[in-house]
Amino acid sequence: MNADTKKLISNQYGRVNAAPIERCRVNFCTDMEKSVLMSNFERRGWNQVGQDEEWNFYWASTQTCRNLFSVESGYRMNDNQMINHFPNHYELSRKDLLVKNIKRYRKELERESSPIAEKAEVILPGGQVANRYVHLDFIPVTFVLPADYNMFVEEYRKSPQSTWIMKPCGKSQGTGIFLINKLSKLKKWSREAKAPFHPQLSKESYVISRYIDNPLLIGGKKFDLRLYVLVTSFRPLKAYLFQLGFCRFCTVKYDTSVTELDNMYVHLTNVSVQKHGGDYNNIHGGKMSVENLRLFLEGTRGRAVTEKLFSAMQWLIVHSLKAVSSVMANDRHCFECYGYDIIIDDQLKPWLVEVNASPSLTSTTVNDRIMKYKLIDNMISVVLPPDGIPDVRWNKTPSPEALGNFDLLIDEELLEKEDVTCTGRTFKGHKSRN
Ligand SMILES: Nc1ncnc2c1ncn2[C@@H]1O[C@H](COP(=O)(O)OP(=O)(O)OP(=O)(O)O)[C@@H](O)[C@H]1O
Repeated sequence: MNADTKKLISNQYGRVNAAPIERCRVNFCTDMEKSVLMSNFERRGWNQVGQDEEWNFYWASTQTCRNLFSVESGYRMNDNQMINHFPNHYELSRKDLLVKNIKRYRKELERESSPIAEKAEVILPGGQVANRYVHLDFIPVTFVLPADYNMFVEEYRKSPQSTWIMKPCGKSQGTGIFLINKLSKLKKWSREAKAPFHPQLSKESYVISRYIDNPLLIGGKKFDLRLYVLVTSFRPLKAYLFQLGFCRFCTVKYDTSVTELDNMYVHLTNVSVQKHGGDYNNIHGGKMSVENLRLFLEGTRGRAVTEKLFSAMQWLIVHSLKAVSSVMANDRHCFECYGYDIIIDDQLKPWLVEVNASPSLTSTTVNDRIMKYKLIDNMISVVLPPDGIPDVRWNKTPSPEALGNFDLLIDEELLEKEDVTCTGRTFKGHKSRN
């Protein structure tokens, strides 16, 4: 890092260690020289090394992490090495696998007759009756195409006036996403895309989800929430929720008319989509803090329902993590920060849209930069033992001071002792499944 960059960071975030090399006890390695990462590592006086050198802390891309853990690499980590991904993070972050794991988790709980898997009848928009989970109905009804095409058609026919959203499983940033309100549109697209619903011919799988067409609007605009969740272990599950999440707004007012169905500035909240819109605001970047959302909701809807919404979001996160905890490679060298994308509907019910294993560390505004700097700083404090040196033999129990802006979401080790849930809902007799 050159002197100018160092000075800049020093001005922005306060003290920078003047002579890091002598005091440095951690060697870090990174594939991503993002300023919020580099300034954090620098401030801690860490020393940058290459992948082939002796590193203690690796901030890697998901691909590098998978490569390191692959059998072919033959790499074995030491007790003093930590890395920022679990090797099979995709069980949670791939759109199709997330849905598959949640469906399996619900079925397993149902088989165990768990009260969490209770079901009740609901009336669909078309008047048809469907049996839905009372406590685990937090992902929109979703099918994987082409595999589940027939099941999708059956569901589609139950309420043909519903809108659906098609998303390619392996893409991000809104690429390849479109809405459909007629089966014929899907069939037409399928023909034009050269029979993607033929399992042998299709190159790419998609998820098709019921479109949440009644989102909560603020100023007439749709938004979603980006929340950060840090997982330090899947078995036992240990997870933390960052208090400083934010809402991402569309730039164009919400409109469900058919003519606006293809207008992505109305329907997709991704910053990567919205920043190309004519009404994008560079100062606030279409973002609002979760704290301001809470104040807005307390003022307009009341405290009790706002509390209920926030605890429902925690519930949703905990159960999505539990849904994958048995399939995750729970390597003790790993931790991971997930970006949770959640849409709130006008009944104040939260819906899980997606989980990102590499949430963007690019800052679009000044507030964004401050928040992301804190996110990384707090994350490092939580995952490292009190002496600040990676050691996988540590019991991964950070002190309250180390949490910073993280709140404990769940610690199954503690739950074993106390028999309560951190999310405020307690189901007597429901024990950890792992
Ligand atoms: N079921 C849904 N109902 C309503 N809106 C949805 C739904 N699914 C997705 N969206 C909207 O579409 C946007 C993009 O969807 P999603 O985040 O799943 O895909 P992506 O853009 O490919 O992923 P990434 O966030 O990794 O870039 C969401 O931010 C949300 O605004």
